[in-house]
Amino acid sequence: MDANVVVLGTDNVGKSALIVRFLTRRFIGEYGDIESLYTHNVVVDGREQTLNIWDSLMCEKRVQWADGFVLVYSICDRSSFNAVSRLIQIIKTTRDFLGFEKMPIVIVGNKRDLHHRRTVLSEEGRLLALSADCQFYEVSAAENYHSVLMVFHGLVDRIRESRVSVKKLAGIKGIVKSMSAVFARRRTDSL
Ligand SMILES: Nc1nc2c(ncn2[C@@H]2O[C@H](COP(=O)(O)OP(=O)(O)OP(=O)(O)O)[C@@H](O)[C@H]2O)c(=O)[nH]1
Repeated sequence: MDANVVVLGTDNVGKSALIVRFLTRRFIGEYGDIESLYTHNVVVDGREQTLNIWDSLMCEKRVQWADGFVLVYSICDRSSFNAVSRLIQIIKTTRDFLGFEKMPIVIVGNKRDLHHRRTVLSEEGRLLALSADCQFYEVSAAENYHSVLMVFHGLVDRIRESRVSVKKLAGIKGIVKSMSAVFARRRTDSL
């Protein structure tokens, strides 16, 4: 199964660091001005998944392309946190998510190692995720691989759940359509 993932957030929050950590298990410090597409295979719950990951600033085309979103802010940068709220609104209005389907969005507070410079509390991140029905993680791309791995595994779970929901809805729609056809036929028969 293939899934497209976009990693979004304002400048300097660590989007590239997060992706490079996930792909290579390494932190290299400086990443330059890259906007790139990466492909990576992961095994989640024993099943293989190919992730196409886009490291990106906001763009409507990317939002349409994506099956799931990683929205990154820095815990030391309040404006980057505010930007995540705006990104959620943009995704909600650009994409037609069904009401019962959980949006495949993970909010990530990065640079956890810089806690002495923290300006965004963990609770604020958690609350935002709760109110938007997204997942939430605080990580340090600089110091820790495991929590970064959890971010992408969590997102894969969400993407799978949303695909199951869409299939179920298609099934229900199919049943409703055939029932309506039967009743419509009966009505015309009885005329
Ligand atoms: N201390 C600390 N620094 C980090 C962490 N993640 C990234 N950085 C640093 O933050 C700076 C920006 O990281 P990038 O990964 O280039 O951030 P970006 O969001 O891709 O930035 P743009 O390319 O401007 O969009 C770099 O100097 C990184 O070394 C982290 O978890 N902790």
